[in-house]
Amino acid sequence: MAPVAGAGAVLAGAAAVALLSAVFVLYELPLDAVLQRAFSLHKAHSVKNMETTLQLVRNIIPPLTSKKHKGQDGRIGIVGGCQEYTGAPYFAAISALKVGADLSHVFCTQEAAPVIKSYSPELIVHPVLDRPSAVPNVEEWLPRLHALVVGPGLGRDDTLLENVKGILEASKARDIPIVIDADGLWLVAQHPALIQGYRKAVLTPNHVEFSRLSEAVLRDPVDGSDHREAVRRLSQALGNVTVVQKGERDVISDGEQVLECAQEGSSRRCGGQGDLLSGALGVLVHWALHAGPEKTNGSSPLLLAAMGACSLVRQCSRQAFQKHGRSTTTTDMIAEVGPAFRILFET
Ligand SMILES: NC(=O)C1=CN([C@@H]2O[C@H](COP(=O)(O)OP(=O)(O)OC[C@H]3O[C@@H](n4cnc5c(N)ncnc54)[C@H](O)[C@@H]3O)[C@@H](O)[C@H]2O)[C@@H](O)CC1
Ligand SMILES: Nc1ncnc2c1ncn2[C@@H]1O[C@H](COP(=O)(O)OP(=O)(O)OP(=O)(O)O)[C@@H](O)[C@H]1O
Ligand SMILES: [Mg+2]
Repeated sequence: MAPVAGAGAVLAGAAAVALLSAVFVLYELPLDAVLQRAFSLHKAHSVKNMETTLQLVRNIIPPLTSKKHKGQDGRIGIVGGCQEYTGAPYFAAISALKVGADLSHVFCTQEAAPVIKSYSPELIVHPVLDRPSAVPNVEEWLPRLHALVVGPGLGRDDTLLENVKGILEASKARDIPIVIDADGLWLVAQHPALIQGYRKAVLTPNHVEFSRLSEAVLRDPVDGSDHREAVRRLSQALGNVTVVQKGERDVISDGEQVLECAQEGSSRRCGGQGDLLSGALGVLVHWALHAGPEKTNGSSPLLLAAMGACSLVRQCSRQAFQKHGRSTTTTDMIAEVGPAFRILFET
């Protein structure tokens, strides 16, 4: 992941163009479009770095073999789903399965549970989040989960948020990796200590969530134009929790390194794409941590996982948009997870 230096840059640029050509040929884009994309050396650098990182992401993907039992490739829990929002936890949970997890659990309110169950027979749904016993009920399952995604469709009801505080504490005590998104980020903005210094956490704020977190956590205002520095500073202030700022380019930092994901996506901004990202990331975080340092080559497993998940979501968006144009919705993107995964990580 180290940046390419000095004279090597020209070669790196050429390699990046070649690589892009290979990728774009799959989509029958003209070469001049490819060249335009990769012409500036800076861009070529990012492409080269992205490709180096994606190569490491490929290393962490567990092989499919006949020797494994159900659950080994990931048991992921989603904490979210309330009266208003049932789509978000569904998108996150089904995305985790489509990326390659074996089991996907949703911990939601009693009212939301039958709705989420009815979307898919593939999800295991626990109607516990608004019970007084929510924390012990979820805690019971924690030993069987590899990663938790907290926040999609959670809402901002005080009782629910109080329960989620307890679930976060219990998960940290068990050293479980946690992806925090959406209303989970709202909770973290109110109580940053909940996540402060927990190195197995990844936060995935959109534009508004990022500003909210920055205002809550940083004393000095951030320079809005310098995304890289803003993300690095937020991560550092939170004790090197990994932060993924979603946007035109996704900016990822662990407070030390900063990566950018510029994989081509689409201009369609329908709701739910962030939920797809959080579910996919839950699986990749588990895979990356499980793979061990020999596979990650000394790179931060969480940075690799984030880069993999961001690239995947953007590729899904691009493929879905090619088929459906303006009518593209998150469901169309989820249908592209398999093909997009193959193109990015299995070719
Ligand atoms: N089908 C569903 O059930 C969905 C539910 N969702 C849930 O809805 C709840 C609220 O999520 P929100 O994301 O709306 O959060 P907020 O309630 O904090 O609202 C953020 C607002 O910022 C706006 N915004 C987003 N990106 C922006 C940008 N780059 N510049 C300016 N404005 C921008 C959005 O339109 C939104 O109105 C969460 O629980 C979330 O998980 C969403 O995930 C979308 C899909
Ligand atoms: N301007 C953009 N151009 C290309 N891709 C983008 C752009 N903005 C966001 N994305 C991509 O869309 C995905 C979701 O980001 P977005 O900011 O929409 O999240 P969100 O607001 O949390 O979504 P959700 O509706 O699920 O809550 C990310 O993977 C990101 O890479
Ligand atoms: Mg969101």
